[in-house]
Amino acid sequence: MSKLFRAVIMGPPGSGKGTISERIAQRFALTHLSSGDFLRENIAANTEAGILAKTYIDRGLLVPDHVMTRLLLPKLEEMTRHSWLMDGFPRTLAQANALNSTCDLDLVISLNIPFETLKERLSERWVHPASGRVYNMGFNPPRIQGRDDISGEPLIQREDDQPEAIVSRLRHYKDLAKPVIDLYRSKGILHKFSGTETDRIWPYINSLLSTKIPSISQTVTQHAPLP
Ligand SMILES: Nc1ncnc2c1ncn2[C@@H]1O[C@H](COP(=O)(O)OP(=O)(O)OP(=O)(O)O)[C@@H](O)[C@H]1O
Ligand SMILES: Nc1nc2c(ncn2[C@@H]2O[C@H](COP(=O)(O)OP(=O)(O)O)[C@@H](O)[C@H]2O)c(=O)[nH]1
Repeated sequence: MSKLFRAVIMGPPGSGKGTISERIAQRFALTHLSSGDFLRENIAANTEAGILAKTYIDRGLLVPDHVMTRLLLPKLEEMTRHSWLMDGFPRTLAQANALNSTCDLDLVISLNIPFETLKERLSERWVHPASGRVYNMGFNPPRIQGRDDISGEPLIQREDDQPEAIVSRLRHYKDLAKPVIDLYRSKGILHKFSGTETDRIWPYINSLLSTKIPSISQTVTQHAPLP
């Protein structure tokens, strides 16, 4: 059996999970899975789970654990031949335990970014709601101001990216994430990165993954030679 690489990226809102996941996916040819994108796809396709999830997301609530696991775990089980990086899941201990019973993670990245930095970034975050594409007026501005690069549609600022909402989102994240982080620390797979700039954190993540992923590809070559 070939060994694939399975990782999770965690961090508070605005910590750069989406930005760093994109870089990892490109550099290491992993599939980037995002729970938020997956929910948006289900909402757009009007699936039963999507319709249900929307009732929570519209009220600013997390989607219940059983809905998330029913949606995501079959998707992960299908990905038997892909290495992946998951962003946005697990968010709770119940989700982490459910994931645990489906697959063995190789590594968890936890981003630790100061609150002031998160507040600044989120106040400058603009999103294309239909696709989840994210921009930042200073860091990665759209080519045309206020418009999505691909569709040309208008960008919006999320209500919950306002400074007043961020404090409670952050507290909520910390409460829920702590037991998940503790679980991954106890398994010895947690890697924590701290800093205020993605471009300065990225080289550390890049070199960590460079040490892990080649050894995993060697295992693939050893046990599953290409035809
Ligand atoms: N693992 C999850 N468990 C429960 N709800 C989730 C999960 N992932 C996403 N959601 C729901 O989908 C919404 C959008 O998710 P998404 O990851 O795109 O953004 P976010 O988590 O709100 O913010 P950020 O990208 O700033 O961390 C969330 O606000 C939440 O309601
Ligand atoms: N100024 C600045 N903005 C950043 C940096 N890294 C990411 N961003 C922006 O900060 C916002 C939050 O990043 P995102 O990847 O969406 O974080 P997530 O909520 O954890 O997925 C987005 O608008 C990004 O473009 C950085 O180093 N500096």
